[in-house]
Amino acid sequence: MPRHQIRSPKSSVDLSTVLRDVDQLPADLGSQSMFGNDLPLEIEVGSGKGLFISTESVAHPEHNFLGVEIVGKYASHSAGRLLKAGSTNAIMISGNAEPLFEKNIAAGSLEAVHVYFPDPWWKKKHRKRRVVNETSVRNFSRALRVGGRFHFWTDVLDYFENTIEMIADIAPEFGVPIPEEEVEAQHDLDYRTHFERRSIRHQIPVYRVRYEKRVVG
Ligand SMILES: C[S@@+](CC[C@H](N)C(=O)[O-])C[C@H]1O[C@@H](n2cnc3c(N)ncnc32)[C@H](O)[C@@H]1O
Repeated sequence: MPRHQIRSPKSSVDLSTVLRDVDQLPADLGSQSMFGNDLPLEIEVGSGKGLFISTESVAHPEHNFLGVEIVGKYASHSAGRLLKAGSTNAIMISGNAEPLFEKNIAAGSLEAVHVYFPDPWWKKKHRKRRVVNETSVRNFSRALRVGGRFHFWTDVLDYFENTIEMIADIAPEFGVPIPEEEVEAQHDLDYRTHFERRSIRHQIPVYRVRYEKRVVG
């Protein structure tokens, strides 16, 4: 399904408090270096239009949130949404999430990693481009504290099944996947993300799970 055109915020809007380029980040990316406090930190990979990060950051002022989005226009759009929502505990990062998890995020430092409706890369030869893969799962697990959460939702059954199998093989510390339920929307934007909204409206099934990291011994 094609994506709609997206509008960037007007150039007169100052996004400097809610948007950073990936090249301008501190080497030790965390709550202290980004927000100047020690609140638990959650990261969303592939924020798209930013519905999750704007809603969730306002609902949970006791946590900090970073959204990482590789397409600059979408990162700016999401940052504009944070400004509009009045969110003071969330920042959008414009750039690729992969190297961040490789280099900038300390082990055991995250409360949650969220990946919602990642690009499916249907063709077998392109599957290695998927954002949830063996390398990223190992990185997410390393970055999470014990008890921390990894949320993975998709409407692509093959992606879902392969990921569940792969995690069972390589990340026993994640334990069994915990199903997450669909919540009935109370208004037009009452969805976890825009892609969830789109799937539900087109009656496309959505597969939702969360993992909680534990100690394996
Ligand atoms: C299909 S969209 C889903 C967007 C949003 N999560 C939602 O559910 O509405 C996937 C998003 O992930 C972004 N993305 C893909 N690879 C990425 C990467 N390596 N780092 C950050 N964002 C990425 C894409 O640009 C796109 O906006």
